[in-house]
Amino acid sequence: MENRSDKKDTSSDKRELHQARQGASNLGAPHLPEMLLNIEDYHKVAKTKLTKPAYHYYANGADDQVTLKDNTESFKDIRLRPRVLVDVSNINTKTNLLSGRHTIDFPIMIAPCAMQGMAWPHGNDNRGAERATARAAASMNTLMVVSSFSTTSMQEVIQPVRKDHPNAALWYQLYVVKDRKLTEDMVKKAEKCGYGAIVVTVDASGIGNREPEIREHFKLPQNLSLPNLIVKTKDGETHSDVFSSVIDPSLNWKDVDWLRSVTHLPIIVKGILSSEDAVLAVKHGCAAIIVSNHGARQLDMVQSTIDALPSIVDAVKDCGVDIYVDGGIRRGTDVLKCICMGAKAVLVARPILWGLTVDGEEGVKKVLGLLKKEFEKAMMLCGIQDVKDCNRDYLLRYNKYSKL
Ligand SMILES: Cc1cc2nc3c(=O)[nH]c(=O)nc-3n(C[C@H](O)[C@H](O)[C@H](O)COP(=O)(O)O)c2cc1C
Ligand SMILES: CCCCC(=O)C(=O)O
Repeated sequence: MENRSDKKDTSSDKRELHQARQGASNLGAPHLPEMLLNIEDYHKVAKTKLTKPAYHYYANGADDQVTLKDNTESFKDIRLRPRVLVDVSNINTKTNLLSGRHTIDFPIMIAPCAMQGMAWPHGNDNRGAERATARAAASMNTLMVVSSFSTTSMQEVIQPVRKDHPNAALWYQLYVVKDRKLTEDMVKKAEKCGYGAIVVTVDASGIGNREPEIREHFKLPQNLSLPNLIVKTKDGETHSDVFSSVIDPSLNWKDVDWLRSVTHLPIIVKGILSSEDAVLAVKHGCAAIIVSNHGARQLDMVQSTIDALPSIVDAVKDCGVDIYVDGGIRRGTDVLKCICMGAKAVLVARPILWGLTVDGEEGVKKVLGLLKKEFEKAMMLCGIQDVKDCNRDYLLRYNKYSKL
């Protein structure tokens, strides 16, 4: 990592900013924020601290990145319709997941993010990154989904975190690999070491065409590995090569049935964009679905997730499954729009990576705290006392002046 010190940095925002400013001026990057007040401020600072290839891997989307832009922009087409003179002296954001299996303090969870070791290459032999994220999630009383492509093994993430936070909620994200024995082993291991659900990603039969990272010759640094997959990248091998060699493009609904037969854990499908597939997920016994376009990193030109959400909610809302959504959520008002639209909770990925890059566990905590506070304020100013009361009456489709 060119722009980093190897020592763990426990400094305050002020010192972080000072260092980032120095880095920024070396990189010729102007205008860093005076204070880190929102997610975009964290993004700006993180950009100055990451190597260029790592930044491009984290930040970009597929092809022309049309959907990447849409994911954030589509939130602006929906406006809020507040109610007044409601007692909002006590706001309740506590949220039950999977029929009471977990309760989180606020409906914002951490999406699975591969290769976090590049954002926080500190501690325990480069195995500190995903642990820092998991500790931050646990201390904020929310949930983290750990990626199959994590740079710390699934056991090494959960075990130390559970020592300090016995009830820490973690789910394991599964890429079904060609070697089904390895897939089954991963699932069983996740169950044994205490993960609460298997999140199977279904929008990655191949890896999306992410040109910025190709131009930057992005590959996982040699000091990091992907221990869940028992893979160490060989010289010259990119993550895209690894992905293509291990991931199984034959994955289909029968495999979801097979997965259910090898574990007692709830199965959640991640990457649903149509009501038809949401209905199939219910038919195949999934406990929840995640409306997601993989942060616009897979197929460009698909719908933004906030636009895909309403028809999916309408199709399966009475089927007893939780509906979660991710993609482009950067403000508390974005979270409120998702919950009012019918999602039980949202997940965020890049904001977490920016927080992790800026200040490790503390940075992730601050990012989660920021989104939580913004969400509570949005609820308060919208006249909503309890997350359970969120509904589409609080939303307007901008420019069309119609209720959703
Ligand atoms: C750097 C990066 C790595 C990701 N790795 C995974 C992964 O390993 N598994 C997965 O299912 N999704 C992965 N995703 C997708 C996220 O889980 C999530 O769907 C999406 O990024 C949410 O959008 P946001 O980044 O705008 O919040 C990754 C996203 C990013 C940005
Ligand atoms: C190497 C691809 C797996 C991680 C992933 O899902 C992503 O980068 O979006």
